[in-house]
Amino acid sequence: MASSVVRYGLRMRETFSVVNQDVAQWFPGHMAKGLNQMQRKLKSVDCIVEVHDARIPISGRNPLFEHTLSAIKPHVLVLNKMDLADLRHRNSIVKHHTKEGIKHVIFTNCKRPESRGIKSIIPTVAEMIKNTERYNRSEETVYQLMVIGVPNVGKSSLINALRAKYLRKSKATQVGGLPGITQSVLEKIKVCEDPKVYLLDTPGVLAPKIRDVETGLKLALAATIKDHLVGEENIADYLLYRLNKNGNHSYVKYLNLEEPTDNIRQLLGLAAVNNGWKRKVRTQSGTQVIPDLQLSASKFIKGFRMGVFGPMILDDLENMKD
Ligand SMILES: Nc1nc2c(ncn2[C@@H]2O[C@H](COP(=O)(O)OP(=O)(O)OP(=O)(O)O)[C@@H](O)[C@H]2O)c(=O)[nH]1
Repeated sequence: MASSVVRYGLRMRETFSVVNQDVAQWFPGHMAKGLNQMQRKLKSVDCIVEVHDARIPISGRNPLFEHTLSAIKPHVLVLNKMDLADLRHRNSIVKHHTKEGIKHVIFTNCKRPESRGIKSIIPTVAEMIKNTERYNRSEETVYQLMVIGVPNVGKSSLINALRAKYLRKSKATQVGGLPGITQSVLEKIKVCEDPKVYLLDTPGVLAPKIRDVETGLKLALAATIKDHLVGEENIADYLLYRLNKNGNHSYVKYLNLEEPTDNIRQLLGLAAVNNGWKRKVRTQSGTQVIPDLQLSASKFIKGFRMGVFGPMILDDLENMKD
């Protein structure tokens, strides 16, 4: 593979040898309760809006949703954070989901309520509901949608963006950079007057069985699993692998390095030394100042989450290019 050999003459990893981790521990138990609560509310819901991080457009989806929620009701898949995703793969991603039976895929950037994706959600949903028989609620003129997704993909931000667009209202629901911010279950929020549309916000729910360690690392990198559960060095190593695989060495400048590397320990150590990131440790003879590798790892990961290394997709779509 051409991108595996960089111009510095370094050979980069072509596959990621995964850390020996028990992924079962990455699933916080309270999430099962959230899923049950959502299922109980399904009767009063006309359409499911499944929000998903556009940077993990395939593997980031919670497989449980497919069987328990989305299969039962009309369903829209919203791929959010499109501003951070490499959209050259857009058509292939849509094609993939269409094959899986998802007819409506909408890309959004919730930071821009006036953008095309946000504008198209309510008309798409209204049209779908009109064409569906509403068994339990045929007299209702009010549409009720349930917003579901794994943690931190932007469910609350989507609700706020819709409220800003249709009701000119400021924030109704709390937004946070850490997974698991939405704790109050199924809050009903009006987002549109004509047609009258209410959304049920739900807490993010991960699959209890994460498919494999690599899928877990992608979810962690996209901030859907808490960093400490996976380990910041593991997440940083996976990021380094992905960047090198794409021939993207923009991290060299960002971390103040001299050249690319494929060794995470070396990267974290050099970044800490070159940027003066230090911490004190106690030793038998007093305290000692050492390079802070954990701070290096979190700065590196934060860079990815802010989009510093450019738009990216973490799923392997090489064979799916448009
Ligand atoms: N760049 C970018 N950031 C976004 C977008 N939408 C949301 N975010 C950010 O993503 C983070 C999580 O957003 P939330 O709306 O709290 O996500 P959530 O899915 O409700 O989170 P939980 O409550 O943990 O399930 C916040 O820091 C948002 O500012 C987007 O379209 N683009």
